[in-house]
This record gives sequence, structure tokens and C-alpha cells, in this order.
Amino acid sequence: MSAESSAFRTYVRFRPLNANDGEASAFDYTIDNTETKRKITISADGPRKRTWKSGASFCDVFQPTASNNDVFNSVVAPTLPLVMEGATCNFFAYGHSGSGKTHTIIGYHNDEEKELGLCLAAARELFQALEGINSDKDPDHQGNNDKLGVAVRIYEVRGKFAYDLLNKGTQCHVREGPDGRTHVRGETEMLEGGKVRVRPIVAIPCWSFAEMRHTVLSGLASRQTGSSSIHDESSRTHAVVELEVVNKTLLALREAVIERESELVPVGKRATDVYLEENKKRIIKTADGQVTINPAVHIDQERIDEAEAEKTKYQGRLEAAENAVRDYSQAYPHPSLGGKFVFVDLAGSEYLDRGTAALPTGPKQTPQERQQGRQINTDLFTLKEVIRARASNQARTPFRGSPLTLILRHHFLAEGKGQSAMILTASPSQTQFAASMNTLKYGDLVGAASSE
Ligand SMILES: Nc1ncnc2c1ncn2[C@@H]1O[C@H](COP(=O)(O)OP(=O)(O)OP(=O)(O)O)[C@@H](O)[C@H]1O
Repeated sequence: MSAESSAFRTYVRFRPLNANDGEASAFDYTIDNTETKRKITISADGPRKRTWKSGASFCDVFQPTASNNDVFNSVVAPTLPLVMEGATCNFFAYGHSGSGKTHTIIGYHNDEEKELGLCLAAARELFQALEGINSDKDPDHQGNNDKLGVAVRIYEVRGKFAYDLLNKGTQCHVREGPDGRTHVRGETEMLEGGKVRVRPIVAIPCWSFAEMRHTVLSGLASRQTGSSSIHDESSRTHAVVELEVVNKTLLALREAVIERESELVPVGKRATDVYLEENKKRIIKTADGQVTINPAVHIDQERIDEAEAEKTKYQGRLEAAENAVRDYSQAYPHPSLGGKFVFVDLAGSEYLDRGTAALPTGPKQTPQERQQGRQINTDLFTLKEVIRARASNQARTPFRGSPLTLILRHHFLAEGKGQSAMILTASPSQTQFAASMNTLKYGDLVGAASSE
């Protein structure tokens, strides 16, 4: 299968029945192939036979016998050439708790090659592709700062914050800057000379697949899990794994940007302080208590200009550092530099179904868990709206609707010639019929919108 243009692709993956389903049998489902897409019909037994039929929305439907490798080959592998051309390709797993999202994206049996989670399988293929490029270069290329590797970022989105799993779970703020870009920033470090450094999510560069596997698995080991109604490894957060083609020079240039930002903080603060100090000198209170300007007092404009000029100088240094990153990436002789795979293991979709038959049963939730549930609901709803808005080319995409979509915004926007896809994971158990139907309904909406 070849990679098509930027349409959002949807897939369905049914997992096998397992111990969590108890004695329940599977509901019936049939798949109709249209020329390009698949339709699904599901029906459940019971006193009132229920049937639901999708539109022709799904690119493929994976049966319970499919391995992670089968899913990888069909969904992710065709996009590898796009990432090697510098594009960003995003993959989401969406489904109710216990339906197989983590199994698909992260993998539980990463010691078995055919069961590697999609993110590690993608890393393996990336390294293989990069090997060819690194060895094509002249001997000087090997081991020097131009050699291509893969940097990984792993973070969890919970509530209004991101938590950096490769940096001791550091809580990071998600904010929209005046430049319209989303900034995800962790700990504030106070440095000498009033410099203030605020680090983005940490990117760990890896130069071999073995190194990458170790880094990814150790980062994910610290992922928060909570008590699940369905199984006890439930994830109540969204986990994001980003893989980016980098080299040492690019990373050093980005580090210089962080350094220049930290230098700008005290200089910018001084310019503001000087301006306020000078202007305050002229403010007086009249006898009747009004605040006014005393024209007899002159502000030291030279002092203000000098502080402002210093700030402009440091803004220029920052701009030069940012331009250096851009220029280096553009001039690099291979387009793969900056290419990205982004994998998102979404929290359980049952939160989006709240109020419908798919409500989880089980232990009573604490107020904190209920609050988390509401936020997950908002995240999943907004994500759906973002995907639909983009797929149907709406003028406004509601990225600001939730921290998750705000964080993912630049991946969607950076897609370029890349692709995004969603794998809808579903249990075929009769007891999960309503939950699976809601997952498929959601996928049907997204799939239908992206074919418009
Ligand atoms: N396709 C599959 N083949 C074999 N086992 C699977 C498959 N999908 C899921 N499982 C098993 O089902 C269980 C639940 O899967 P998983 O943890 O991936 O669900 P989840 O959707 O991530 O749930 P949650 O949102 O609660 O984290 C796990 O034990 C997993 O190994």
C-alpha cells in the first residue's frame, strides 16, 4: 500500500477475548469491502437484538489474530518514506479501557519482534533507514556531529499539565505564547547573572535501536496507572511518544536557543523596570486625590533607550539562534532531518461516552478521579473536533479547546506531506458491545469526514 496525501486514516483493531471478558462470548461483526474502504456491521444478542452499521469509513479492519507487526506493516510502515522526507506522521490509539490501545502503541511484549509496540517498531525501521544514509556518507561523516540518530520525547498529558517521563516526571506547563506557538515548559532554573532557564520537554538522542528500546521502556515504566474498571493496568492519561530524526549539530543549535532565551530574561526585565521607574518619577497625586503627570519632572529617556537597546540586542541574538536552527535544517543534505513519528496512546474513550450505556462499572471514583475523567472527556471531545475540522478543511481548528490538542497542534501543523491515522481498538465481547459501538461511531465520523 502506498502512502496517500494528507487525509486522516482510520483503522479498526479487534482484540481477542481475554480473561477480563469473563465467560462472555463475542458479538457478531461483518466487514463489507467497498472499493477503497471497509464498512462494519456489529450486532449483539440479548432480549433486544442491537445492530449498528458504519459507513465506508475504515481503511482496514484487523482481526483478533493480527499481530502488532501486521498492524505496523499496514498502518505505519507505508509512512516511513514520508518521515524520511522530513514530514510528521501522527498515530493515535482510541478505544475504551482494556480494548488494546497500550498493547498496540506501546506493546507489552517488546522482547518479541512481532509484538513490538508501534512506536518501537517505527524506531527500529527508522534506524535501519538511517543506517543506509549514515553509511552512504564519506568516512568523515561517521561519528561526527552530522551523523543522524533519533531523539525521543516521552510525556504524559494529565489534566492541564504535561509530565516529562524522561525527566523524572517533571510537571510542565502548557501555554500559548504571544508568537501563537504552544510552549510546553518544565522546571525553572535560576542561573548566575539573573538568567532564567526554562527547559522544554527533554529529547534524549539515541544512536542505535538498542539504546532507543532501553530509553523508551525505562521512560514508559514510570507511566501513571490507576485503578481501572476493566483491568488493573488502565491508563488514565494520554501518553505521547515522539521520535525525531536529529543529529548532534541540530541538538546543539537548539540548546543555544534555550541559552539565548535564558539570557534575554534579565535584560528584558531590566528594560521593563527602567521604563517603569522613570515613568513613576513623573506621577503625582493632586490635592483632590487624582493621579496625574508632573510636567516639571523629566524622565531619563537616555537610560530607557539604553536598556531598550540592550534588550533589542539580546532579542537579536535569540532570533539569530532560531534562524541558525532553521537554516541548518534547511541546508542539511538529507531531508530526513527533523522528520517525526508521533504516537499517542489516549486515555480510555469511555470518558467521552459518559452518560451513555458505555459507562464503566466498578470501584467508586474519588473526586480527583472524577475531575480527571471530566478532563479526559474534554480532551477526547476536542481531539475529535480538531480531526474533523482539519479533515473537512474548516477555517478554524479548535486546538485551544484542551491542553492535549494545544500540545499536539504543532504536530498537526507540521504534518506537511505527512499523514495522521487513528486505530480504533475494540473488544469483541458482548459485555463491551456499547463501548465498542461508541468507539466505532466516533471512528465512523472521523473516517467519513476525512473522505469528504
Ligand atoms: N490485539 C491484542 N492481542 C492480544 N492481547 C491484547 C490485544 N489487545 C489487548 N490485549 C490485552 O488486553 C489487555 C488490555 O489491553 P490494553 O492495556 O492495551 O488496553 P488499553 O486500551 O490500553 O486500556 P486502558 O485505557 O485502560 O489503559 C492487556 O492485557 C493486553 O495485553
